[in-house]
Amino acid sequence: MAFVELEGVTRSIDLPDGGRLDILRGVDLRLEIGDHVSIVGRSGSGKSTLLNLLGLIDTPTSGRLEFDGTPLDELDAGERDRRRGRDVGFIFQQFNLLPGRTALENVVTPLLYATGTQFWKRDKIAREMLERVGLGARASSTPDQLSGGEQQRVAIARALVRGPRLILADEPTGALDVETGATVMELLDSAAEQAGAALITITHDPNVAALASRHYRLDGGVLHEIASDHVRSLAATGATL
Ligand SMILES: Nc1ncnc2c1ncn2[C@@H]1O[C@H](COP(=O)(O)OP(=O)(O)OP(=O)(O)O)[C@@H](O)[C@H]1O
Repeated sequence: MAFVELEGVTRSIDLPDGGRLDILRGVDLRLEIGDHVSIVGRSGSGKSTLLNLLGLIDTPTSGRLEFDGTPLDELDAGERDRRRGRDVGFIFQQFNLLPGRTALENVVTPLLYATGTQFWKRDKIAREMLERVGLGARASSTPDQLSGGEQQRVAIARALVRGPRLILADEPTGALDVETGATVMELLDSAAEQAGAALITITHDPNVAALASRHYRLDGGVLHEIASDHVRSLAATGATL
């Protein structure tokens, strides 16, 4: 069974001048646990809007979205928030760590909203997650004391600490140099696989996209699948997607 399924999903905005902007048009997408999918597209093609729908931040204008077997319209706002916190991990281009808080405090934050063992053992769980991203020795460092690659590894630990089943990464290597980006992406890919989560990566970099097993392009709000061979050949030539 798909973990998230979109069928004929649209997202439109009513503009102040009375017009309408169709941001997503007829999007079909099925994500299974363990999938790694890449999405590319020009600025304004609807990538962030699609991630917001997948992450239960926003709702479609029309079409069907099922999250873990439940149609979205059966989830009220409180239940959407609860499922987002439990099942979805977000990773952003600019890391979005809490400034002035240590790496450990950043990774603990999602566990403050958890219940049971995850809440009571939050420090231990967060420390183990920092170890897993190779930053056990930097638990007391604040973001300004960490390199970009280290900050993104903290962000990965934070995204994974509640054991999400869906990880949404928006240009996760966009603020890193090529080599650091490759290391961070390999870590994210293997951590998602170990956790048994579905990973969706938005990227302009064919080397990053090549780690995914399925590839899509958003073009004016329409989602098209693109061939893996095409992505791999672009990665080999160093072109951009
Ligand atoms: N709330 C809104 N009101 C008006 N227009 C919006 C709103 N949200 C998104 N848009 C417009 O919808 C289009 C798609 O936006 P979206 O942020 O999804 O694009 P994107 O592909 O993520 O772009 P980028 O790569 O630049 O981040 C853009 O033209 C944007 O200006």
